[in-house]
Amino acid sequence: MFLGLDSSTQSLTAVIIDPGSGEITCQLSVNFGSSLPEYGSPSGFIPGGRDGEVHANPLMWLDALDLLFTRLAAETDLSKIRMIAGSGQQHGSVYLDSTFDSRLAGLDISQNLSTQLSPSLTRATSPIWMDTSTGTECAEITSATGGPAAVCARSGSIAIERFTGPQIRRFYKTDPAAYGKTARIHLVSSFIASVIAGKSVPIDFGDGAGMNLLGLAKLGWDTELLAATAPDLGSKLLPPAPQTSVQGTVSPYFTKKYGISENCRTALFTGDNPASLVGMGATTPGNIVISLGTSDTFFAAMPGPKTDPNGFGHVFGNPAGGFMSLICFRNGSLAREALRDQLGLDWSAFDQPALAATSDAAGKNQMLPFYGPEITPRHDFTGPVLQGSAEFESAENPGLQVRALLEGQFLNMRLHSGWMGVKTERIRLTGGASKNDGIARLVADIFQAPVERLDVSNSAALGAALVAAAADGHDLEALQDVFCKASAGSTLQPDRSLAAVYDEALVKFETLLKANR
Ligand SMILES: Nc1ncnc2c1ncn2[C@@H]1O[C@H](COP(=O)(O)OP(=O)(O)O)[C@@H](O)[C@H]1O
Ligand SMILES: O=C(CO)[C@@H](O)[C@H](O)COP(=O)(O)O
Repeated sequence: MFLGLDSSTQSLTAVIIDPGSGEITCQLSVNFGSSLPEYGSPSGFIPGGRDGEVHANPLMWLDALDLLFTRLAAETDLSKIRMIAGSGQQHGSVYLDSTFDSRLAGLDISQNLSTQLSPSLTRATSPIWMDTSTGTECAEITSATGGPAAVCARSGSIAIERFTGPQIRRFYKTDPAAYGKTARIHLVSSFIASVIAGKSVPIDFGDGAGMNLLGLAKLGWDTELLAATAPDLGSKLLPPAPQTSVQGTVSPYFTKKYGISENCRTALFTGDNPASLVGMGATTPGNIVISLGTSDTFFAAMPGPKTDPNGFGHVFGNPAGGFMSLICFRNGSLAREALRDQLGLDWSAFDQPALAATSDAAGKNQMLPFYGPEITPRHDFTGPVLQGSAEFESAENPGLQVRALLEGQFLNMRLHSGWMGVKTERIRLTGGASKNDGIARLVADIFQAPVERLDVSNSAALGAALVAAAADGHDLEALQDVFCKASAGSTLQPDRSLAAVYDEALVKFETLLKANR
């Protein structure tokens, strides 16, 4: 059996697979907000950050790890696990002093992880992907390394606020003493992987490419980007490595406390989006994945590291080898939740019967669907912009607003993914909102492509479990054929009569966007 873990924005999830039977034998999730309310982070991050700061408490992730393994051990025989791999929300970073490794090596099973590892944190909280506080640092890194096009050509992305390099630079500038005490910087993925391995392990190419520090050509840390980011940064990062590289056996803390076998090994962890690419069976070019999690992301395998001329899209490592594109839309579920709560609705208002009731309004009303700052495209928070009928703008009919929000979100996605030049043959949907048939149908109609969903909603944790099996010698493509099949009857064909409607709506949406820049 193989265990995949995913430490995402809002939850920590485990998926266990048995390649022998082709079955997923266990799926469990710990929601940070509801299971660990003492951290005051109902959506997985600390609310009220200033100047665009969005941080989370890394001790919350450690408590979730203890809680998840306690629940797993009660539910399943963990001694059968041969390999563990995992993923984490991308870009988030954890700062540790020189005692981190010795603390990992000496963990005592009578105490929990957070108590034992908290003294090694040099930064109490971790900036995560929602943080937009580093505009100045992005500009500094960009000017020191030859401009946006140069940074993009080297690292696969222009300097981006949420990426880890600019976040590290801001930490160095605001608290140079704490930066000086930092001996190791981890991403969420490599932090959790290190705890599981009982020693610091490298960042993988998939997640490492989300830092503005990894040179894509050589798949190593780029010395110029390191120097432009913060002093002595190279010594604080282990050399990056492929996700399937095995790091030895699992820490005795987990074998003794939770009954994992002493022979169980662990592979590197990656970002949640690269792991989802695996879990969605989309590691070969031709498929598009849209993940509707806290954020919405659009990603696909790419034969080469093609970059977005407008700077919104990114290039990451594909865990199966080669590259993948990724475009992140910050408003995602957060905007859907905001409108739902504002109008006093529940998710049924976003589902098929409710959307069918407004089908005559398809493409007719426009909304810039930004209920918080947006990154694709960059849009400061001013509230959503509405343009359409009086009935729509006055919210007389809430259904019209729901339709316009969803249409706006997917038109925005279509507009900002054109640079990839990939014909959308098939879309695989994942993430919390993907189970919603109304949303899935709109995706099919707006992109004019068939939409499929898999039985498993935890695609990142499943992808991690598949990588664990591949690291143990199983063939990844054969595993994907078994575990990543679309659910029977789940494929939604686009309504071809709406092709022209949404082509026209796309033009109107772009015009509204330009007028509100
Ligand atoms: N039926 C539904 N319709 C629309 N959105 C939903 C539905 N159920 C859950 N969601 C959304 O899914 C989100 C969680 O998705 P998930 O992929 O678990 O998030 P993450 O990976 O970012 O932690 C919730 O914030 C919620 O808004
Ligand atoms: O910033 C990005 C990708 O660049 C986000 O997609 C994060 O990786 C968070 O993912 P979720 O927890 O929302 O799935």
